[in-house]
Amino acid sequence: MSLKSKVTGLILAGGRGTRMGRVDKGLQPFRGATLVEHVMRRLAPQTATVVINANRNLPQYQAVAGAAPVLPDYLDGFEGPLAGLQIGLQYCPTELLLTAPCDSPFLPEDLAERLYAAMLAQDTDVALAVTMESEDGAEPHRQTHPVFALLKASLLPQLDAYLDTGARRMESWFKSLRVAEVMFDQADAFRNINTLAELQQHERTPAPAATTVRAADPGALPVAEAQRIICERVAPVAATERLALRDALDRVLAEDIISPINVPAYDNSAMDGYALRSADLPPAGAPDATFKVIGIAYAGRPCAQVPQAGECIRIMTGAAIPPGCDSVLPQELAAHIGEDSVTIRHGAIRTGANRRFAGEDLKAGGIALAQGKIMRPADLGLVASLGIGEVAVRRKLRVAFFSTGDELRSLGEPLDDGCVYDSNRYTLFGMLTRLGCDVIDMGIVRDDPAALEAALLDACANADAILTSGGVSEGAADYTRDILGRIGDVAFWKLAMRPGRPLAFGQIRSVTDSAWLFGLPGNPVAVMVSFYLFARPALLRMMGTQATQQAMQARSTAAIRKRPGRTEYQRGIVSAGADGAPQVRLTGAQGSGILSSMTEANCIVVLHEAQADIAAGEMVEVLLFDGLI
Ligand SMILES: Nc1nc2c(c(=O)[nH]1)N[C@H]1C(S)=C(S)[C@@H](COP(=O)(O)OP(=O)(O)OC[C@H]3O[C@@H](n4cnc5c(N)ncnc54)[C@H](O)[C@@H]3O)O[C@H]1N2
Ligand code: MOO
Ligand SMILES: [Mg+2]
Repeated sequence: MSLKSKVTGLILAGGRGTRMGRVDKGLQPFRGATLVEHVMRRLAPQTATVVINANRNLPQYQAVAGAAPVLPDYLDGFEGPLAGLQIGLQYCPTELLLTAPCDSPFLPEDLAERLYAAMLAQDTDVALAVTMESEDGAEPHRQTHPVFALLKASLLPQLDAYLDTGARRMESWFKSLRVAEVMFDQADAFRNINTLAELQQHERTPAPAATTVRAADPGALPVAEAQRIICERVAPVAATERLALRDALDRVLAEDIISPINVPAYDNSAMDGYALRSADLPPAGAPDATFKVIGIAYAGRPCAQVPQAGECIRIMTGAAIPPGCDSVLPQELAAHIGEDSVTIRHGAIRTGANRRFAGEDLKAGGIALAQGKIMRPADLGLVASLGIGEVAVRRKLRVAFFSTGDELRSLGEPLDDGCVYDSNRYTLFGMLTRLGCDVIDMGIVRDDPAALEAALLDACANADAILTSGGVSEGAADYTRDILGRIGDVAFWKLAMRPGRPLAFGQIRSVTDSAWLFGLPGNPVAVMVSFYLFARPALLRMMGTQATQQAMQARSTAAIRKRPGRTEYQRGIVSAGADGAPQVRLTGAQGSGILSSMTEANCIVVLHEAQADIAAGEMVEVLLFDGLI
C-alpha cells in the first residue's frame, strides 16, 4: 500500500485571520491563485484526498475542495487549530491525517514522506516538522511547527478528551503524546503569511525551491528517506512458536494476551486495618464512633461474616473485603484500639478508602498485552498474574554476518604489515545478540568476487538477513556491485550523514531462498551508527515489533563544529547537569575509525542536516543507546 493512499490531507483555514485584518486568509489572492489553492497543490500529490476546515465563505472553499468536503469546526466560536483538527480526525477515512495551514503556499513536497518515516522509525503517534530559524543577528534556534503534523487518525478520542478539559493549545496537547520531530532544512517552506504586507512582499520574492538543496553532499539521500525505504520493504516473519513463559523473555509476542480473569479477582484491602461500612463513620461534629470487631479476614482466608451497623472486621492487606464493607481504616489511623473494638474519628478516612477493586489492574476479556510487545520482566509477571504459563512468540530472526577485506586478520592470527584485526564482527555480534537474533558468524571474506558471491549465497540459504561490513564505498566495491546486481537487487546509497555515508541495501536471491542485505561501511564506528539507524529498525520490524528510539534534548556543554547539509552523529555522554537538567558532552576524537570514543559514550548526539555549528549551552538532540551499543 502506498503512503499516499494512507493519508488524508487537512488544510486548516478556519481561523479568524486576525493579523490580516480579519480577512479570510485562505482566499487571499497570491501569484495568480488563492493561498488555499497553493496549499492544495502542494498537499494533493502527497495524499489520497484533501479536505478543508473552514468556518466562513464555505462555497468558495468548496470550489477549491472539489468532491472532497469542507468541514466547519464542531466546536463553536473559532476555537483555533485544534478544533479544526478535531473535525478533520472525525472525518478522516484513512489511517493518517496530514495537516497544513491555509497560508503556507511553500510547504515541502516531501512533507508526508519524511514525517511518516520518522513516525515509523520512532514508533510515535504524531510527527511534526521542525526547522532551524535564525532571526537577524540572533543565535539560530529550533522552531517546531505543530500545524504541520502527521497524526494517527486513532488519536480522536484523546483529542476529544483533551478539548473537554477546556484546553485549546496544540503544543500542549502534543506534549501528552508520543511525537517525532523531523528537521527540515527549508525554513522558508514553513513560513506562513500572516499579514497583508507579508503577502505583498512574498508576491515579489522568488518561491523557495520545493526540494531540498544539499549543498554539502549533492545527490546524497537523507537519512529519513533511507529509513522509510528500508522499513517499507521488510515485513515481519510469519512463523511463531509456543514457549513456556520464562523462555519468552526478550521475545516478541505473536498474539494478543487476553485476560481470562479479573486481576485482582476480588475486591481486597490495600492495608492492614479494619474493614467497615462507610455509612457507619461519624459525620462532621459527631463524637468518635466505636466499632465492634466481629471477625478477622486474612489474605487467602476470607471472612464470611457480614458486619451490621457499628460492626467491623479486622483485615490484612490482600484479604477479600468482607460482604457489606466498602472501606478500610489503616490500623495506625484508629483513635483507639480495644480488645475487640476500634474507635474512629470523623474524617479519618474517605468512603472507599484502601479498597482495591476487582479488575482494577486487568479486566477479564480485555487485552492485557498486545502482540508485537517485546516480553520484558514486567510482562512475564503480568502474564503470570493471569495464570497463563505459555505464550506464542515470533520465531527468532537468523542473521548472518561477515567482514570483507584483504587487510583483516582474525583474533589469534599474527598481525601482518598493513593489516588490522577484524573488530566489526565483534561489535556486530554484540549488537545482534542484544537484539535477540540468532547469529551466524561467517568470518572474514576476502576481496574476491567469487568468494563474496559464494558467501552471500551461503548466507542467503541460512538467514533472514545478512550484514556485511566494508567494501561499499566508491571504487573498491565495483565488483561487489556487479555480483549484487546478478544475485539480487541491491542499491548502493550515498547518505547525507556522517559517519556512515555509504550503505548498500536490498535483497539477495537464490533459486530457493532470499534474504535482506545490509552492506554496512567498513569503518568501525560507521558500522555501529549504520546498524543503529538502519539495520536495527528493519530487524525489529522483521521480528514483529517496532523500533523505539529514545530521543531527548540535552544542553551541549561545549561548542560543536557542524557542517550544514548532512546529519552528523557524534558520540556523547549525557548526564544530569548542576541544575538537574540533561547535558551532553562529546567523548573526544570523532573519526569514523576511533572506537575508543564509542566505548565511553552512552548516547549519540544528532546534529540535523540544517544545523550549523553548535554554541556551548545550545540544546541538541541525543539518542540514548538503550543498552544496545
Ligand atoms: N573516494 C571515496 N572514498 C571513500 C568514501 C567516499 O565517499 N569516496 N567514503 C569513505 C567513507 S565515509 C567510509 S565509511 C569508507 C567506507 O569504506 P568501505 O565500506 O568500502 O570499507 P573498507 O574500505 O573496506 O574499509 C574502510 C576502513 O575500515 C576498516 N575496516 C574495514 N572492515 C573492518 C573490520 N572488520 N574491522 C576493523 N576495521 C575494518 C578498513 O581497514 C578501512 O580502514 O570509505 C571512505 N572512502
Ligand atoms: O561512513 Mo564514513 O565513516 O562517514 O567515514
Ligand atoms: Mg573501501
